[in-house]
Amino acid sequence: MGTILGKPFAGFFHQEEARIVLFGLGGTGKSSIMHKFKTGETLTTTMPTVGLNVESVKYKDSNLCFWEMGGQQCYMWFPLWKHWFQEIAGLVLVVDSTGRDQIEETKDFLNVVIDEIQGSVPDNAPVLVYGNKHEVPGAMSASEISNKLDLTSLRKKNWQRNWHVQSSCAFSGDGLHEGLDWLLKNAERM
Ligand SMILES: Nc1nc2c(ncn2[C@@H]2O[C@H](COP(=O)(O)OP(=O)(O)OP(=O)(O)O)[C@@H](O)[C@H]2O)c(=O)[nH]1
Ligand SMILES: [Mg+2]
Repeated sequence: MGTILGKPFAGFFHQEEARIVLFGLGGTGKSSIMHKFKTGETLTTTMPTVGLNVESVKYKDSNLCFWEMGGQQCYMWFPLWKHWFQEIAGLVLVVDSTGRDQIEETKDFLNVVIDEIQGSVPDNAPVLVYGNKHEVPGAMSASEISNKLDLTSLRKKNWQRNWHVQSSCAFSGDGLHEGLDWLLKNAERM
């Protein structure tokens, strides 16, 4: 039996890696965040992800497998979402903190994802929100993102999950470890 999250983990005993799904609108920084975790380097040349982008990452004592759901034309893959989100240790929504004009669309997208994966994802799977591109002047704070996504009302809406909004920068790595540490700590409680 493999170990993930640094110890035997009953919920995913048949998996060798803990799967974490990253989702969000196109261009929010999902690939850049994954690359930073994988290599420690800044991703300098970016291309929109088509479909899925999968990366194995050793993080502290944990073997993780990041699954990025490409944000552009993602509805094309709608029939597969339920499968992608199965047997996950946690979810990561990546938001562009500079995109005030996109936050309503992000909220709608989040609600569509939630409705679609309801029942496929363990009720207590934690959800981390990266408020990425935080270093840009005028970027939204974590609490502004939380309010605008109306995360409190999602908690009431049969979505009894643990949420945490973490400001981040995929270039410097600022906030990335703090966010992932929170996610893994809460995944261990599942
Ligand atoms: N300023 C700033 N730009 C960033 C940051 N992270 C990513 N970017 C830039 O945002 C753009 C999109 O980054 P990607 O990592 O490709 O975004 P993505 O979410 O994977 O996009 P899709 O694959 O299309 O869904 C690129 O130009 C990145 O350099 C960040 O923390 N700060
Ligand atoms: Mg991408």
